[in-house]
Amino acid sequence: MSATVPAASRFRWAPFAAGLLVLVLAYYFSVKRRISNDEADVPDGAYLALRQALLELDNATRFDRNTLQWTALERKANAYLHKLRLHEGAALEAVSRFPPALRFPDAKSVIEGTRLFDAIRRMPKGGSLHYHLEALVDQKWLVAAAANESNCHVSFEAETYRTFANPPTASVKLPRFKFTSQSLPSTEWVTCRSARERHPGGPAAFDLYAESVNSVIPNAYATEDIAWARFGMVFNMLGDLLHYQPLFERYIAQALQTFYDDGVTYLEVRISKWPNYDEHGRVVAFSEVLDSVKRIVDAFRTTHPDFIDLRFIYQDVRFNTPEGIQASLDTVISLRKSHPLQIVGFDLVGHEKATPLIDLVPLLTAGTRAAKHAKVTLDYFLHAGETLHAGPAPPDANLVDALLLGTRRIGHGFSLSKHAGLMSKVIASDIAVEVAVISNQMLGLVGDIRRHPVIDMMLHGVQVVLASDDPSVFGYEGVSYDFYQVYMAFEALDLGSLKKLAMNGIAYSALGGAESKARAMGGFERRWAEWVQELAAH
Ligand SMILES: O=c1[nH]cnc2c1ncn2[C@@H]1O[C@H](CO)[C@@H](O)[C@H]1O
Repeated sequence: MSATVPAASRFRWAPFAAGLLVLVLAYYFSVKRRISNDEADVPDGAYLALRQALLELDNATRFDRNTLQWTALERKANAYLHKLRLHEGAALEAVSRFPPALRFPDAKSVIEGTRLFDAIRRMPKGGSLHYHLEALVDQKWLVAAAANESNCHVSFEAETYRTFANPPTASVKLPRFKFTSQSLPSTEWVTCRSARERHPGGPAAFDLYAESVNSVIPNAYATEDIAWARFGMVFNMLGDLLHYQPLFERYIAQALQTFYDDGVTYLEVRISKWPNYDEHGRVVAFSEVLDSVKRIVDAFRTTHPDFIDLRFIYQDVRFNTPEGIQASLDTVISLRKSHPLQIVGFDLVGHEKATPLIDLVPLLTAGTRAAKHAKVTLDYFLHAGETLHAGPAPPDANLVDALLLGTRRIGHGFSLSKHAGLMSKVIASDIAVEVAVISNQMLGLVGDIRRHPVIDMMLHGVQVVLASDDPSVFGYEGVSYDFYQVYMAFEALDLGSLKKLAMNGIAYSALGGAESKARAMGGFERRWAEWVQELAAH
């Protein structure tokens, strides 16, 4: 199934709309005359026909039009989901626990207690395309797995981090980890085992502490800037843990299982240059790390044949030096040669206020040229518009530059709905937007999810894919909570919308060639049919 809308069908509404306007005006004046004649009555047939036409005009732009055939089974399944949303939503609203209105840490257990969540957990999610490597798996699992390694050592270091607010820097004490059998200076380093045992409250308290210090959850941040300052930092400790190859390998396997159990059969994850070290202190080069991931994915597929793949978008931080970003572009071009199926493109991450894309345009266009010269394709999958600001100054204007740079998808695009012209361009260029509603809430961009601009985009016709971005840092796993919050927040969405969101994760993926996309879609359709049947049986 193709997600592309032929150009002709985008414009055929124009004459219809003009005709409709004439009819509406004519009707308006006739109604006005009748009302003034005191003849107001229930709407008559002509009014209802016009009303229907106007509703259809409004629906004609939706991102999910014609997704479903609306078979009897689909209608039943849709009715079941609709009923759950209506009843559970109303009951929770009555006790001020309507999940989209709550901050996610409060919403989480409420969501888990609903039948709608049971249903959505089981929904096949197709592909999910916006993640950061460090934040895929439950932190409790990760900390416990680390502490179980007999050579795990920890030290507590004061970390200073840059903020965009006042004061310009802040600091916090962070646990840092090393895995080695060599002795480390005992004034700074202790084994994880003894740190856990000696921690006030014992090992469980240590794990909770390590989790909380690496999570944005316990804190409510007043501004986007403060949230970002703290957020960027949690990735340091996660990196410490995940650069140890034995732990890294277990982590990748655990991530595959977690997402598979959540209904995701294809994943695209942002990854920076990621050399590891092994239990002998030997450096495991990035290309070997990629080879190890391939082995893990292959093994996973033998036991889970409908799992398609885990692929990476190579990333640098946008606040890196121009030389650093240049080096990353060189690296991604050589990775496109050596690991073309695993490394599918390039992105720049981190708070968009740090370096606006306009400053990096010469570097990125040179990267495109260099790739061509090296005879590889280099796609950009750029974060842009993850901000409350509304242009024309950066960072909102990153949307403009991302489009001019030929981005294949837009990461977040939170500010896109403010720009009708850019939305038209995004629709015409068939670019999908990767939306992560809970992440946006946790980073202070939105409170009540009913105010999230994703609904404006979807109803306007922008193709959206849902992801959870950094779920472990936000205290959860998978992407079902995001699907739940979006479906619960917006009554305009139905079973067809959910299907389109899942299918978009395949249609707009970097899976190569029509054939592999069609195969992935075929597998998805089979799982989908089973789920619909299951829902309809309720
Ligand atoms: O939503 C996001 N927008 C931009 N950058 C992000 C987001 N989530 C995580 N990172 C960044 O990705 C790196 C880890 O892979 C970290 O630098 C983190 O700040």
